[in-house]
Amino acid sequence: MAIPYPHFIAAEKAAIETGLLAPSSPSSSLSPPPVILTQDELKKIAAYKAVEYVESGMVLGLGTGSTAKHAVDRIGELLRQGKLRDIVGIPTSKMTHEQAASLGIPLSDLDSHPVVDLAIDGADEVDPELNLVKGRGGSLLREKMVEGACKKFVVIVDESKLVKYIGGSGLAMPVEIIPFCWKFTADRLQKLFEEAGCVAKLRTFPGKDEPFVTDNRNYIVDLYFKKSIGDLKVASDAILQLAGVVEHGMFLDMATTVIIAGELGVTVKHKR
Ligand SMILES: O=C(CO)[C@H](O)[C@H](O)COP(=O)(O)O
Repeated sequence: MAIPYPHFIAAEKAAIETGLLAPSSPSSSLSPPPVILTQDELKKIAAYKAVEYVESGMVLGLGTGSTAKHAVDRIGELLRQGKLRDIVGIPTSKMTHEQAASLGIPLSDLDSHPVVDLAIDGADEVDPELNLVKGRGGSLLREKMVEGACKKFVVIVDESKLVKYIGGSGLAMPVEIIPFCWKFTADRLQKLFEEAGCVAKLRTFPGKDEPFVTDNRNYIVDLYFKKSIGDLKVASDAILQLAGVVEHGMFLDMATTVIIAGELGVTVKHKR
């Protein structure tokens, strides 16, 4: 989707920094045309901004998804150029592992590196307190393990991900569950949030009836809410108490910084 970008100065600055736009000639006297950036280009701007937080010698959590992919590409590029050195990456999915390995980023895991300096990842929803929904890409468990072990967690989004409250996009809040009696667990999850008009649906591969299987060989049940689920910590505890549940996609109080690329340029929000 093309997003009009009328606030030229902020847009131009962000796009030039990211290499999406060549700097305009200083002699041009006409006012420049509005910049049109796609949603993916906004994701790239946020990702490049986040990589500015990376320093040589860091252990890095490498996120999953189309936004995080840009950050991993950029880290690979800076390593290749010798602008970053001695980075160790901890991928949050098999897909990111493959991408990072193909770029020559040295990789490890939490067993060998239990403390992560910085993680960079996308999100599906960001609320005003910087709570997140993650996992529409299916990698929430590994993401939560890696991002829960990091000193700084920088989240990168385009502005379409901002919501007033968690679940407020009307899109899925994923829960990773074990395959055994998945219908039973899905029913219990739906009942838990009956008052919020919850509908629980087993995630399937696009265009197929087969259940989507995570990197950990589990299933995902997507919860759709009609209303707010209320206190997020209470909701989180209630979900995690169900025996068939492995983890959910609410990342509460975990993000330390959120970088948002949008119509007005790039906004950086820090946890208070
Ligand atoms: O949590 C995730 C994957 O499990 C992603 O970070 C999230 O789905 C955002 O994806 P994208 O950057 O493609 O919009």
